[in-house]
Amino acid sequence: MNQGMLREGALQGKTIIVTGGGTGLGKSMSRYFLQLGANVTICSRRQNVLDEAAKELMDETGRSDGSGQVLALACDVRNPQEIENVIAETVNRFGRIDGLLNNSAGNFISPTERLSYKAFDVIVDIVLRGTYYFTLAVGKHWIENQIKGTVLNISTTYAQTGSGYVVPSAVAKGGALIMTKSLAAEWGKYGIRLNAIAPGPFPTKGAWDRLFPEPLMKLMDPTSRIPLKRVGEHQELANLAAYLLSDFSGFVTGECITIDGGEVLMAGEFNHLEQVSSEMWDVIEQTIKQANRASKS
Ligand SMILES: CCC/C=C/C(=O)SCCNC(=O)CCNC(=O)[C@H](O)C(C)(C)COP(=O)([O-])OP(=O)([O-])OC[C@H]1O[C@@H](n2cnc3c(N)ncnc32)[C@H](O)[C@@H]1OP(=O)([O-])[O-]
Ligand SMILES: NC(=O)C1=CN([C@@H]2O[C@H](COP(=O)(O)OP(=O)(O)OC[C@H]3O[C@@H](n4cnc5c(N)ncnc54)[C@H](OP(=O)(O)O)[C@@H]3O)[C@@H](O)[C@H]2O)C=CC1
Repeated sequence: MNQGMLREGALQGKTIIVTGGGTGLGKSMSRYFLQLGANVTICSRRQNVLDEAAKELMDETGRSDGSGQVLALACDVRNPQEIENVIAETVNRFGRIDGLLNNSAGNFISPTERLSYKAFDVIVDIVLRGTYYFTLAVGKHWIENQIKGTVLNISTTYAQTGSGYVVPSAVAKGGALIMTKSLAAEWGKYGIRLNAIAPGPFPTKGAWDRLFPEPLMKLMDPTSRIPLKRVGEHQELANLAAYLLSDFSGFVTGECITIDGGEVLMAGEFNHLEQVSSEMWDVIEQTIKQANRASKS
């Protein structure tokens, strides 16, 4: 499904900060927020990537009514001063902040015993520390100014199930998910909502280069483990993100919505049995029935 879901102007008057908004899924979600009339600040470490993305997004979505504008600001989410600067510059340019999308991440596959301390730290610092630093800074701003803002955190399905070979990412995404739920309980009294999305595989250069590098891609097709037998489309994720950042989801908080074509369900112990052929099932049935009969005699 490649169509926008919300009605025209559904995010008009809102300002949303998107971390990692210059590439991949962050850029796709930013594009849809702009189409819906929101002003969007995109931020990440590389100013040149952000500038290019901002130009591309404005060329595609540019509106004449003054809404749907992009601000591109360099910011390492591990640095509180740079986060404070993004907040100040966003308020300065757009007058307010209504939403924060914590989307920046780092990740790569590796057997955990091959990781140095620094390799573990770099992922946890971007994903967990970056998410709580930004959430804390924006949350304080909202509470001080009595603004009923919304945080959306991009999680993963393995934040709840765990997963080998991406352990620093799983640890960090798991921590961020618990923060989402904990703060939803604590900050609900201020009208602040926090939710998360757990996407399955959505093709992006950033993820594919680091999770399905060339020799692996030949060996394993990521769609083979997905009941719906396909990867996600960026617009499908953007639709869900826009809904969770909009007022239409005003009674949803502390929730994590999975959008993965059913991939997480394949963790079930017997799901690999889908590879058994019909003829083999005939043999298996007879073998089990024989065992049943034998156990009665
Ligand atoms: C479907 C699944 C869900 C998807 C989730 C996603 O998040 S997708 C999003 C995906 N998008 C992104 O990830 C985008 C952002 N990612 C990035 O910018 C980079 O990938 C990085 C910063 C995470 C690592 O880059 P860098 O290495 O240039 O950074 P650095 O110089 O700071 O070094 C850090 C330490 O890590 C070590 N190390 C590195 N690779 C490996 C390896 N394969 N093996 C072992 N170790 C490795 C390296 O040797 C060093 O340790 P040392 O030797 O000094 O003790
Ligand atoms: N694609 C997929 O299949 C899935 C993705 N996800 C999640 O979706 C989100 C987007 O990933 P995706 O679009 O695939 O990958 P990308 O690599 O395109 O996105 C990661 C972004 O994070 C930014 N970033 C990295 N480090 C920092 C930092 N220290 N400070 C600020 N920004 C930083 C990068 O920009 P820069 O380098 O300029 O800093 C980049 O824009 C991530 O949270 C990821 O975990 C979850 C499940 C599946």
